[in-house]
Amino acid sequence: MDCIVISYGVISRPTFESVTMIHDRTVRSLEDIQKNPLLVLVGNKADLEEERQVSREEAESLARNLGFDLFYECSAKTGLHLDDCFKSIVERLDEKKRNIQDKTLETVLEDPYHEQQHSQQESNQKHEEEEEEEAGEEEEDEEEEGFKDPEDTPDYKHEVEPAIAAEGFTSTHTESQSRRVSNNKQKPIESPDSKCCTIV
Ligand SMILES: Nc1nc2c(ncn2[C@@H]2O[C@H](COP(=O)(O)OP(=O)(O)OP(=O)(O)O)[C@@H](O)[C@H]2O)c(=O)[nH]1
Repeated sequence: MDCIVISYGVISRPTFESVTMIHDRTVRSLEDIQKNPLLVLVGNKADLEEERQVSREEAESLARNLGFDLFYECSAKTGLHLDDCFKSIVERLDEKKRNIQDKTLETVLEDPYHEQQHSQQESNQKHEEEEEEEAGEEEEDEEEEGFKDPEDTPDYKHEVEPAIAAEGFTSTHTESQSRRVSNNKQKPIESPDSKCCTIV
């Protein structure tokens, strides 16, 4: 239920006096079902000015006190203010719908679960960047300091390398290893897979 219109006749005091009772019952039943529709008060038969029993001011004041969203004096007979009344109802309903959508969006953005996911993503990204940075620094250090693995030991240079040169030996190395071989004056030949090289 999006909208409730309660109507009385401006020429009938009893109908006006029943508005409070109808409003209270309606609102109470709406609270039970947790609904918040647009509430509109309409004073009908406004074309019968000479027979008026309820002033506009009094009705306006009641509408404000009871928390109606809109108040119009109309005439079902002549059509007085009817278009305005229905247009306003449609506009306010649209407005209400937009507010609900905005609030839903705010709730989603403020939802701790979504925030948690977002911060987790940021933290993962930061972690990956740090790892990449560290890897880069390690590679630079290696280039500056040279490798300290068995192939760089004097034993390897004096005993193993000559044996390789004498007998011929084929092995696969990573790209960085191939640089090391190059430093050791062995000539690497790039294989089609650029991550490997063959020592000849
Ligand atoms: N002048 C005038 N007459 C109206 C208006 N609305 C309804 N009427 C007339 O009021 C009479 C009662 O109309 P209903 O639609 O039957 O309304 P009701 O609630 O059953 O009766 P009421 O308590 O008189 O309003 C009919 O003769 C309608 O033509 C209006 O805005 N202006």
